[in-house]
Parts: sequence; structure tokens; C-alpha cells
Amino acid sequence: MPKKPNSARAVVILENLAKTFGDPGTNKPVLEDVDLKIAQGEFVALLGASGCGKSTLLNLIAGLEEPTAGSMEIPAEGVAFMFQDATLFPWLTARGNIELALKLRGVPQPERGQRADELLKLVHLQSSGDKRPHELSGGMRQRVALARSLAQDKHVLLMDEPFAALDAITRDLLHEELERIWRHTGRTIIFVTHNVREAVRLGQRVLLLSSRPGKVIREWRIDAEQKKPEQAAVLANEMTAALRQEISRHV
Ligand SMILES: Nc1ncnc2c1ncn2[C@@H]1O[C@H](COP(=O)(O)OP(=O)(O)OP(=O)(O)O)[C@@H](O)[C@H]1O
Repeated sequence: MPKKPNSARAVVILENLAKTFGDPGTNKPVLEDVDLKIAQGEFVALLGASGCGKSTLLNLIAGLEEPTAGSMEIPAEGVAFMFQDATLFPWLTARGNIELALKLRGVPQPERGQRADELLKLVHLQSSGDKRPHELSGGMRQRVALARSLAQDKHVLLMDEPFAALDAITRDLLHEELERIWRHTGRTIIFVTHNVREAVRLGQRVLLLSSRPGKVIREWRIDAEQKKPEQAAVLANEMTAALRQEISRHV
């Protein structure tokens, strides 16, 4: 079981982080004054309106974009990333896609097969390792993508709307899977979504980002009790109201 967030050390620390695309003299910042500490083993859901800068924030943490201002501490080993589209290599099998990530990490060839099999088992795809992406359903492809991001063996995993394109039943199933894997591996997960139910279902902490500029304007801590259906529905309504208020303020 991951430690409680309050008692664990911070593994991601953002201070006054800002990002403006293009000329800061003429363009408005997308993100401004983002202050955030994420504890080891924590599951954080980032919620916000479309275009508020959620992906930009993940890209900054991943080092894919440079901040315009502020400071950032992330683990020296870097972070793993999982996107909305599985972006698997179509000419490789599910196992081949995972093995490639292991190879890029420097895992020696003899170990790769066994490690890939373990990861396939972890995402419940042990019997589909020899299938190519086009032979898999959308949910199965996202499982392969999850196994591939775990193959990078980084403690921090960034997930950018990984289940947004899936149907509701598959998404619910993958929520269960992800929660199990998170508990099993003790990873720190930062999960972007605009789905309030998904944020309540998965997050130990849900952060609401404002729009233009994006900054953290509210946060909810969610314990096991609050994840029970009735309380979760109340929380989801509260978050929806806050999100709507933020969208109308912006409009
Ligand atoms: N490379 C870029 N160059 C210029 N503008 C960008 C770039 N990347 C993102 N933006 C702008 O920054 C803003 C925030 O985009 P971002 O993708 O981070 O939002 P988001 O909250 O993830 O949106 P969504 O929920 O719709 O995916 C948008 O207005 C977008 O057009």
C-alpha cells in the first residue's frame, strides 16, 4: 500500500511555475504561479476545462516543454508518460512494443522476454502478447500502453486522459485495473482528466485548474469513505459546480 500522502516526501515540486507560448510580451500565459507538491506514492487527478493547460503542465513535468518562469523538482531518473492514444508501433506485437521500451531502458535481451511477460500479466493480457495493435480492442491497446509505460520503470507516471476515448464499461474496468496496479507498484501518478467521476474514482487528491491563466484554484482530498457511491456522487456534483463556475467565469 502506498504511504499516506501527508507522511510521504514530495517527489514532484513545482514553484511559481509559468508557461507562455510565443512572445510573453503579447501572448497571455497558459499557466501562471502553479505551486504544487506531490507526495511519493500519491495519486493526483488534475481536473480542468478544455484548453486550461492540463497537458501543458504534464509536458512541463515531463521535460517536453520548458517553463517560462518558476522552478521544478522532479526525480533525477525522469518520469514515464502515457497518452490518450496508445501510439503503439503497428508492426510490433503487444509483447514487442513492451520489449522495445525495455530495450530503450537498457534491459539486456535475455531478461526482456520474461519482464515483458510479467508486465503483460500485470495488465491481464498474458494471452494476447503475440497480437498486433490492430488485432486488439481500444481497451486492450491502452493496457499495452500502460504496460509499456510501466516498462520504463520510472517512479512517477504521468497519464494524459488515457481512457478518454474508451466506452464507459471498458473505462470502469480500466479504473479498477489502474487502481490495482497503482497499489501493487506504489507509483506516484498524476492523471489528467476532464471527467469529474473519473477524478473522484481514482484520485486521492483532485486539483482543479483555472483557465487562462491556469493555476490550481481548488483541491479536494478524497479518502476511501468518500469514494463510496453516495458520497462520491455528492463530491462529483460539487466538483462539477466548481468546474462550471470556472468555465462561465472564463467565458
Ligand atoms: N505548442 C504550443 N504552442 C502554442 N500554443 C499551445 C501549445 N501547446 C498548447 N498550446 C495552447 O495552450 C493552451 C492549453 O493547452 P493544453 O493542451 O495544455 O490544454 P488542456 O487543458 O490539456 O486541454 P484539453 O483538455 O482540451 O486537452 C491552449 O490554448 C493551447 O492552444
